[in-house]
Amino acid sequence: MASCGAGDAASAQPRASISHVIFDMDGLLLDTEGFYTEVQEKILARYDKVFDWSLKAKMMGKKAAESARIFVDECGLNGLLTPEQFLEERESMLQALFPSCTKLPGVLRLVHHLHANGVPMAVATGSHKRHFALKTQNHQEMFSLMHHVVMGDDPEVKAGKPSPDIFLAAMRRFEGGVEPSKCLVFEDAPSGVAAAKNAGMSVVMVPDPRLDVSYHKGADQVLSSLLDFKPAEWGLPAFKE
Ligand SMILES: O=P(O)(O)OC[C@H](O)CO
Ligand SMILES: [Mg+2]
Repeated sequence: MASCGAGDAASAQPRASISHVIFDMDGLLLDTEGFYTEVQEKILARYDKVFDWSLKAKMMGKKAAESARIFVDECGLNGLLTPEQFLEERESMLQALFPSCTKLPGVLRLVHHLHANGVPMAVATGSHKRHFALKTQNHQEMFSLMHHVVMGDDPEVKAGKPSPDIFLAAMRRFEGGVEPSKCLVFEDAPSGVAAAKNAGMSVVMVPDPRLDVSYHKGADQVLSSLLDFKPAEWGLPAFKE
């Protein structure tokens, strides 16, 4: 899969006139979603249940408390496990895994390219501060190129994705003022794509191939990898190949 949607050629009219970029983090910049899956599979196995991608699609991108509630409800674990117990059980396993996370393909090339061309960038992640620190400890150079980071436990983020709160907060923190229509969001999760659209922004989705294609709707463009992203299609400076 290369890309879908109208206007593939970089030489054609751009899809939008983008000036600012907002990246999701988990599953988009950093390869951390597999850790959540692994740990949640382990917990569910104790109840003789299987973790599948329809549940994953509902949980990913959300704040921890929101995804924990979904996990307990959808798996029929009420009375057996509370959302708080679920979060506590997965915590030590996640803490051990997060520091080893790697960047996803094409991330560094794109971030360096946008930085070199003066395109302001931010991160908007449902992750809270403690997990953010563990995940990013080996990726400081890349995150130093971001103008700012907004996390799920930020006071301005009243509700998690698909609420537009986090993307609107990220937009407001850029200097000089910017309109949603000038912001391009990169996301992997259905809730994140919906959040970006609810904020009035354009969104490129880079989903895990195991996510059902029915979850792709809503995205302005779907790519199998950031390596396939063509900045000029969005009015951004082209890569010099
Ligand atoms: O995808 P993010 O960066 O919003 O993170 C959300 C959760 O921490 C993981 O699904
Ligand atoms: Mg994500």
